Amino acid sequence: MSSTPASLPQEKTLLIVYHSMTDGTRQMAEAARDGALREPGIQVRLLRAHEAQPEDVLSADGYIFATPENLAAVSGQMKDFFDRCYYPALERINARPYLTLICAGSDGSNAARQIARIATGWRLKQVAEPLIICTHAQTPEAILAPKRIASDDLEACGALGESLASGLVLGVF
Ligand SMILES: Cc1cc2nc3c(=O)[nH]c(=O)nc-3n(C[C@H](O)[C@H](O)[C@H](O)COP(=O)(O)O)c2cc1C
Repeated sequence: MSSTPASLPQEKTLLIVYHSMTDGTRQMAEAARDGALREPGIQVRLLRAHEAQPEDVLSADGYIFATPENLAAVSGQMKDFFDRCYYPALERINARPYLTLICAGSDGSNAARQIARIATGWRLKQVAEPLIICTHAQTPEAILAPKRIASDDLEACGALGESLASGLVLGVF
C-alpha cells in the first residue's frame, strides 16, 4: 500500500537572521541552526541580515534573531533588516515564536531590549529569555579582533535552536 503524502504534516520552517562583524554572532547563529537540525521535520533557513527579505519573514513559522550589540544597540545591518521587513510583515506573523541571541563585549541588554520591542510590535511570542554571550573584549584591538565563542556557549545556542525547532514541529507554541 502506498502512503498518502497529502496526509503528512507540513514541514515547519525556522528562519535565523543574523549579522556579525567579527564572527562571534555567526558562530552562535550556526550553532543554533545545527541544534535545530537535530529535530527531524524542521527546515532551517540561515540568512545574513542584508539578504533577508519580507517574504522570508512571512514564509517562516518561527524565528531566531542574532545580532552583536554595537553602540548599545542592535547592529546597523540588523536594524536595516527590521526597518525593511517591519511593515510588510506587520499583522501577518502574529503569535509566531521567536528567540534572540546577542553577542556583546560586556553588556548586550540594550540590543536584547530593542529586539523585544520590535517583536512585541510584530506580536511574536518569545519562547526563551534572550541568550547574551559576552566576549569580554575591552580594548579597540580586542573589539576589532575575530571572536571565538566557547564551546559551552555554542552548546547553549544549539540547545535553544533545538528546543524552538521541536516546539515548532510539535505545535506547542
Ligand atoms: C562599534 C562597536 C560598538 C560596540 N558597542 C558595544 C556595546 O555597546 N556593548 C557591548 O556589550 N559590546 C559592544 N561592542 C562589542 C561587540 O558587541 C563584540 O565585539 C561582539 O563580539 C560583536 O559581535 P560579532 O563578533 O558577531 O561582530 C561594540 C563593538 C563595536 C565594533
